[in-house]
Amino acid sequence: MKRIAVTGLTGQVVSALIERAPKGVEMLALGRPRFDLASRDAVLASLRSVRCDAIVNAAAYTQVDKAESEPDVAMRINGAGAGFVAETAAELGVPLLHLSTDYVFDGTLQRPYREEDETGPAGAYGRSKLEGEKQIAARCANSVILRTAWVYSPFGANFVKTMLRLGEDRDEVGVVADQLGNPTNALDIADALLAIAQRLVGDPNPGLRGVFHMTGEGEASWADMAEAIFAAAAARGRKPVRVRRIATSDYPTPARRPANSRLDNAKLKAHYRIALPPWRDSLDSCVGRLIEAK
Ligand SMILES: NC(=O)C1=CN([C@@H]2O[C@H](COP(=O)(O)OP(=O)(O)OC[C@H]3O[C@@H](n4cnc5c(N)ncnc54)[C@H](OP(=O)(O)O)[C@@H]3O)[C@@H](O)[C@H]2O)C=CC1
Ligand SMILES: Cc1cn([C@H]2C[C@H](O)[C@@H](COP(=O)(O)OP(=O)(O)O[C@H]3O[C@@H](C)C(=O)[C@@H](O)[C@H]3O)O2)c(=O)[nH]c1=O
Ligand SMILES: [Mg+2]
Repeated sequence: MKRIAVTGLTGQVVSALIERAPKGVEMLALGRPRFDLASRDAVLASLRSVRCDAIVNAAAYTQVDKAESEPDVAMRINGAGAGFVAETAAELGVPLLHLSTDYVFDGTLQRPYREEDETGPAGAYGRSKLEGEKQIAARCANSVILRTAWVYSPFGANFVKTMLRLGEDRDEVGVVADQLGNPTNALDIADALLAIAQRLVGDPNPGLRGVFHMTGEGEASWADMAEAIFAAAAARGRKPVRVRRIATSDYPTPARRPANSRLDNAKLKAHYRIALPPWRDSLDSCVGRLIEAK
């Protein structure tokens, strides 16, 4: 595997892939204005013009609340746009790795979600991502859809950076304690994507294709995650910040979010022998890096 084409320029997963690509693997990032998921012509033309061994579709409309007021834009990029990428991957005959989300589920199940569990997005972002999954499955058999969740990293915008910023001028931050999920470091996602791409290029086994859940090991509420962020920051000399554990109803947002976002990663382990590190370890190293960079 010599070259991977990845969609997006500054996103968390794109940036992590660029950082983690080993010597000898070129990571070619495609982004706006030239590559725009909103334009079928642009997607086809850019992807056709690069010679690559695999494609990672890491670009998406990811603003969960904003999507509620422009659902058609989200649908166009995450639904139709993903379909254009899949169509081109099939034409070029290269494997496609696509990222999806825990927000395709409604969150009412009382255990971690498995791949075959019924979907039922609670909001416009989740609906658009579910449409993307359908487009990918219909247009490119040589593909994997990796549902991940609660992604943070040293790059882009994410919950860890938000908490560290809020903690700079507050002693206490209120954070919802009744939404459960799996915090996932984009750098761990990148390592796994590289291994998965390598496997797909060399192994036609249909068992390696389809939908897989892929998140950091272990579960947390957003409040648990915030507490871990502030503990990691305090261990590096930042002033202590308390987390006030609040209910979802105390933190009104335009989008409804699943109460249970936990994903079961057993299928990925069984078929690929891949497991992401425990969330607390990866979170601690990310906080360390963000603080040391200052
Ligand atoms: N963030 C999260 O918590 C989670 C994310 N995911 C999924 O993982 C994937 C990666 O997410 P993440 O890295 O966090 O995303 P980011 O929000 O960090 O980055 C989004 C990327 O998409 C690009 N993009 C947006 N619109 C377009 C468009 N019309 N044409 C081309 N590129 C576009 C952005 O481009 P530009 O660089 O130009 O700004 C950016 O590079 C996405 O599919 C997302 O749905 C799944 C679960 C959780
Ligand atoms: C900033 C803040 C957020 N919250 C809550 C709101 C929300 O329920 C939760 C997380 O806030 P965020 O805005 O980071 O969450 P959100 O943007 O919904 O994160 C989601 O992004 C998309 C792209 C995904 O695919 C999901 O997996 C998930 O990571 O924390 C607080 O309780 N207090 C706060 O001060
Ligand atoms: Mg957000």
